[in-house]
Amino acid sequence: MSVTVRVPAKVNVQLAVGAARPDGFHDLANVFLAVGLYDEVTVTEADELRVTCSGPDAAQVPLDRTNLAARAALALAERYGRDARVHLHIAKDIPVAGGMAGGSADGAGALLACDALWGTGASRDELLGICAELGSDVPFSLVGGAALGTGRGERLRPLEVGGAFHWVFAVADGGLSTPAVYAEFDRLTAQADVPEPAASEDLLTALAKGDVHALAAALSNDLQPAALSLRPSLAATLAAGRAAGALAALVSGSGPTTAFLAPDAAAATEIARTLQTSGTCRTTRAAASPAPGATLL
Ligand SMILES: C[C@@](CO)(OP(=O)(O)O)[C@H](O)COP(=O)(O)OP(=O)(O)OC[C@H]1O[C@@H](n2ccc(N)nc2=O)[C@H](O)[C@@H]1O
Ligand SMILES: Nc1ncnc2c1ncn2[C@@H]1O[C@H](COP(=O)(O)OP(=O)(O)O)[C@@H](O)[C@H]1O
Repeated sequence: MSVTVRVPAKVNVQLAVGAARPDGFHDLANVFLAVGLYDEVTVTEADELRVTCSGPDAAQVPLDRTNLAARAALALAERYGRDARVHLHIAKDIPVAGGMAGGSADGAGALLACDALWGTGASRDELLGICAELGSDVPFSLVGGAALGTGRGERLRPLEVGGAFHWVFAVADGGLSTPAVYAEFDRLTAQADVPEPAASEDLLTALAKGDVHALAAALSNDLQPAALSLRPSLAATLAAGRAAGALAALVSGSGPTTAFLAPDAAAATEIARTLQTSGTCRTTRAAASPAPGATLL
């Protein structure tokens, strides 16, 4: 028997970052929006725990027990007294190490798939608790839609979204390490008074109304200067997307994927085509939001 779960990528429409905490994490006001780019995780009973991955970026995905899908299966098995003797296959479409939470998606997907395979009877809150232990972004991958993440991003409040938004993502060559980007944020803000992170009311209103122009005006990412400092070439990608007609451009989370908000679906297709030939990125993808969270197929 096997179970397949589909899980979306995310873009952070606001990422407000506070000062480093004693545990090394940063308090956030992290407004997540799930976008329609998906990984699929299939779990099948097997003789031992095994991970495989297919897709254009598969070679960059670790197949050992550091893989978030394997860690999710092991965490659920330990909690409910099961044997994690499963084959986890990841059909990967989300860019790897791109600031789109692909690893988190696979963690949430594997958790939901194993839960269904084993019939643990775990509650939604129990699953969300395991997600939070796996990583700050993993709970959002489970719930999808739009949500405000506080704490290190794991405490979620669902947000209303009043319409579809159309995005283009420019995928860069090579990834950026999330801890390295947060460390660069610390270095760049060492002399500054970093305010407590707070969600922007203008942004939440724009989301709730489905107002693309207001959303474009309110997008922000406090990690963008750090990502640009580590990868200065992203400035050219952002400029190329704006010149191609995007209403706004920003780095997706810790990067290096860049996100471009389009006025509508047709414009997104055109911006993706123009960016693709600009020579400032490896490839482009168009996708709409919001998208549902981890879903059993
Ligand atoms: C930046 C964001 C924005 O959504 O995602 P990405 O853009 O990388 O996908 C997240 O904060 C990434 O979340 P996630 O990738 O789950 O991070 P974790 O595994 O929990 O932590 C990895 C490392 O990131 C740093 N980290 C993460 C979250 C946080 N609130 N403060 C941090 O300082 C810490 O150095 C930590 O050791
Ligand atoms: N299932 C997985 N898919 C992708 N990367 C994974 C996975 N499990 C662990 N990783 C590791 O997590 C790192 C971050 O990858 P990813 O989650 O795709 O990016 P980001 O944190 O920027 O959103 C990768 O470099 C990889 O080593």
